[in-house]
Amino acid sequence: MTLRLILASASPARTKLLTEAGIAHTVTVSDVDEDAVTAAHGSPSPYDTAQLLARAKAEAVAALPEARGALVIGCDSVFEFEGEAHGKPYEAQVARERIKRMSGSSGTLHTGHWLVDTREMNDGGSGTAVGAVASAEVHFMPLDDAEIEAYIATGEPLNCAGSFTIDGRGGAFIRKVDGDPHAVVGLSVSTLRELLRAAEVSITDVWQ
Ligand SMILES: Nc1nc2c(ncn2[C@H]2C[C@H](O)[C@@H](COP(=O)(O)OP(=O)(O)OP(=O)(O)O)O2)c(=O)[nH]1
Repeated sequence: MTLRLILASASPARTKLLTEAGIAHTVTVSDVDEDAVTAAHGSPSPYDTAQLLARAKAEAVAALPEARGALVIGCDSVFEFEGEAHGKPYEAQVARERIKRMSGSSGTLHTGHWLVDTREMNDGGSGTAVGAVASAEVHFMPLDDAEIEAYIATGEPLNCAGSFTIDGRGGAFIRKVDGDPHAVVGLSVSTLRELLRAAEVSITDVWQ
C-alpha cells in the first residue's frame, strides 16, 4: 500500500521544506483555534505550547475522513525570548518593538511536531501518535534602525513566528543557530524521521 503523508499546516515554509527534502506529501489545513487550545491548558510554557498546538492541528486533520489510512504531521513554532512566547507579530509596530529587543541578543525557537498514524485507526479511534519538540537557539547580529524599518517594510517578518526568518531576508541578521536550522524554519526533517521510525516507517519510504 502506498504510504500517504499529510502536512496539517498552511505554512508555505513547511511544505517547501518537505518538497526540497524529497518527501511526498499533501496539505490539509486544520481549523484549530490556537488561542482556545492554549487557554484550555492554563499558561503553558513556550515549549509546551508548541507541542500542544502541533498535536491539536495533527489530530484535527487526522479525524477527517480523507485522512483515513494516512500519516498526518502537525507542527507549531513558538519563539521564546526573555521568558516571553512570541508567535507571529502580524503588525509592524509589534515587529518593530520585538526586533529592536532581539538585536544583538538571542532566543530559542521551539517547533512542536505531532505524527498521527491513522493506518490502524478503528471507527472513532484516533490512531497511534507520537510527538517531539525540536528547539534551536538563534543568535542575532545587531541591527540598525534603518535595517529594521526596511526589513519590516518587506512584510516578511509579520507572518513569521519570532518576527524573522533564517532562510529569507532575515538571514542577513543571523549570527548563528545552535540546533537544527530546520526547526527554526518550521519543521525539523530529522525529527520527522525519528517520529516516522516510531511508527515503523523509514524516511526513505516517503521519499518521492
Ligand atoms: N521561511 C521561514 N519561515 C519561518 C521561519 N521562522 C518562522 N517561520 C514561519 C513558519 C510558519 O509559517 C510560521 C510559524 O507559525 P505557525 O507555527 O503558527 O504556523 P502557520 O500559522 O504558518 O501555519 P499552521 O498554523 O501550521 O497552519 O512562521 C524561518 O526562519 N523561515
